[in-house]
Amino acid sequence: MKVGIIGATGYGGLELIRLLHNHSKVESITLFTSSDEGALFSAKYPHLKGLYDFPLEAITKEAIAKLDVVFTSTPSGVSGQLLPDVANAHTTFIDLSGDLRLKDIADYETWYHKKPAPQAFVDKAMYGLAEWQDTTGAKVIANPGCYPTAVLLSLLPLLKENLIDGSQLIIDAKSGISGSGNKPSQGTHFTENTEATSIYKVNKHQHIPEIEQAIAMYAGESYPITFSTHLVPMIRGIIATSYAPLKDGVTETDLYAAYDKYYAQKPFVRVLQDATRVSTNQVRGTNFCDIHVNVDARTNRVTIVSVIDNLVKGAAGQAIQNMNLLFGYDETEGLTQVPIFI
Ligand SMILES: NC(=O)C1=CN([C@@H]2O[C@H](COP(=O)(O)OP(=O)(O)OC[C@H]3O[C@@H](n4cnc5c(N)ncnc54)[C@H](OP(=O)(O)O)[C@@H]3O)[C@@H](O)[C@H]2O)C=CC1
Ligand SMILES: CC(=O)N[C@@H](CCC(=O)OP(=O)(O)O)C(=O)O
Repeated sequence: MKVGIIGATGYGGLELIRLLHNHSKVESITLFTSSDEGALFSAKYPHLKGLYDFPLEAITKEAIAKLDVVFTSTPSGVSGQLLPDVANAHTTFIDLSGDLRLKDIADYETWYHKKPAPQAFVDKAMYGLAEWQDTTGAKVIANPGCYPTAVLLSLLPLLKENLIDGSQLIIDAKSGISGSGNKPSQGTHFTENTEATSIYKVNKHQHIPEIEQAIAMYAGESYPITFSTHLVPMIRGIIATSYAPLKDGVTETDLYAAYDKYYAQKPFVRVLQDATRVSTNQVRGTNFCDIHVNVDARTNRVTIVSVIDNLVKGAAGQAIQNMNLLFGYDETEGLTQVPIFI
């Protein structure tokens, strides 16, 4: 398999390289750039010296047509404009950005404030929440956002089995700073984050419509959600904690049975009954999503928590999992890393 990465110099791109490097089906990786054609990749990133001592390539239709799979790991507003121009009958595209996830391009414009991809191209893209979507036959996959991955994997079994009242959902999520990419900004500055935790994009986060759309798609329910995001002083990891009222007569055992029903055969979802071990360092560097639930009998509400590594299960890892599923490889190929616990 010949693969290419557009946005190879970014955090998602670097993570794709780290994981694809040990993928037994990958024969070559072409690294594309929009800004530094000809630069030696290992000179830009010396941790790759001796491993990727070759130059970055310009993004051309011809170069892309020679590849079996191209991952686009580019800022929002890029792949939605680029891919319709370079698409061909042979290459499969897996887009890590949000450009192709929202089915209605008017929603994309509202939440991303960017020019949307043509509706006809968005129509071709299949949302790739790997544990929930059969992507057979897809030529374009919209890889889910990092927060939606953590949130949806923990909520969907409970919503689908009608065990919780989703219309009252409140979701509180926190992310490491690598989630905002490699371009430094005031909001991600070391001095302003190292001893601080902050809320951002309050009630305006672009993942709100993505989560609502996926709940409608997979659980058949439509309502607005309350979803808040926070930056915490760590590099990788997302923890998402959700609260919802339990439906009448539902017990904690029923909740765990629902996870068992949907995830017993899924290699990357781990359901933990012991909350003392639900932490981002349990999954760091891996494609795992760990989930825990607890019923509060006093309030009749359930607390649902999940953790992922934003760069792996929330981006590059799930993208490779999608490639594996699409091409009929073992789902875990290239994704069997042990967590970097400390
Ligand atoms: N970081 C994360 O945890 C996650 C990120 N995502 C999404 O994945 C995408 C990539 O994220 P991330 O890697 O963090 O972002 P970065 O900002 O770290 O990297 C993006 C890369 O895209 C390339 N790029 C920029 N403009 C263009 C352009 N016009 N055409 C082609 N390439 C371009 C740049 O490389 P060059 O200048 O060499 O072309 C850059 O290195 C984003 O849409 C992000 O929202 C999704 C889930 C999680
Ligand atoms: C910590 C942090 O800033 N995270 C980013 C996640 C980016 C992302 O995954 O967004 P799209 O793929 O939908 O563009 C954010 O909250 O916007």
